[in-house]
Amino acid sequence: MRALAWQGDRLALLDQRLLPLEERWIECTSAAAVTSAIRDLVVRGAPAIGIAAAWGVVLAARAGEPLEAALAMLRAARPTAVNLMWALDRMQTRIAAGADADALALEARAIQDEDLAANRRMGELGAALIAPGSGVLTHCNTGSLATAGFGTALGVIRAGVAAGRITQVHATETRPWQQGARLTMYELVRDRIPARLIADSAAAHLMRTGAVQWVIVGADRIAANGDTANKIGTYQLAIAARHHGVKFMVVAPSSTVDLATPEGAAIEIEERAPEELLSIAGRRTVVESAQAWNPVFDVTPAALIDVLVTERGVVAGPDRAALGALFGQ
Ligand SMILES: CSC[C@H]1O[C@H](OP(=O)(O)O)[C@H](O)[C@@H]1O
Repeated sequence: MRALAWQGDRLALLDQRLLPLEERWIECTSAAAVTSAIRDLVVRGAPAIGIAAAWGVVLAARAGEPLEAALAMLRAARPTAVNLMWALDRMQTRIAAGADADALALEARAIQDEDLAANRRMGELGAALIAPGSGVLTHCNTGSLATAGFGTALGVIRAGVAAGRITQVHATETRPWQQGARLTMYELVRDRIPARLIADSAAAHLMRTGAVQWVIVGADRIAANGDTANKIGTYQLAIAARHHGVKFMVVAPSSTVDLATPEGAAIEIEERAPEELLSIAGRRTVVESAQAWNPVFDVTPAALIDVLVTERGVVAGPDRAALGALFGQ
């Protein structure tokens, strides 16, 4: 399964707004179309939106568009996942070095291929931390639909199940956009991995039963001190996990670590339209004129994170020194 495919002159995106009930591909032939697709969650997931944006730059170069404008447009598509900015910075560096459309396509391909390799490496590293016979809980979607393939947190789960270490997976529905119910369950069922969907509000109760040994989540931006922005609801999972003695693992490629952001309070949290909270599948479910607040990320303090798994290595208790060491600082 994959979220996107470069087709030589266009970027095909699996429209994740329609999954799992309909598998429809959208073909983007311009940077503007890719920008809209990222903004509208046709494609979502921190690594996946970075990869899509890189191909958006290739489309702009092939069309002879002003590249600085295309970069700025793509960069503004969503604010929280640093992978978007990281990928565009890589493309901008190649542009500054004089890369033409073909060279930029090679860079976008490298970004995509490196992400897949990173996911498989993180799967190995993360699964090795999990004792045989473990139950895990995951939040949102961090699988093939959020990355170049295999997944970050879901990659660790795939590897852990394959190694016989994980015997039960629980996925939260992840209101309001339901990435867990619609996307993670879609991936796990297709992989024939035993998984049970739970309501977001059932997570602490499940932990209390002793059925969960690890909470395993992805990330959208990891600040220099280890504070981590991820899908809304992650913070309360971390609090409940600590209370119940459940270990908390964040899995993210190094492209998600942002040493330029000093701490979690400095991370911009995307707020999306209240309608996404007031409706389900486009059908209004809340009384007209009701108000809503719809932040779609929150920040988990580093102190609540037991381990961070990256392709560069595992960091126990992520902090400024440990993250700096990952990057040779
Ligand atoms: C593998 S990172 C996926 C990351 O992105 C998700 O957010 P969204 O679906 O809004 O793009 C969520 O935070 C996941 O953890």
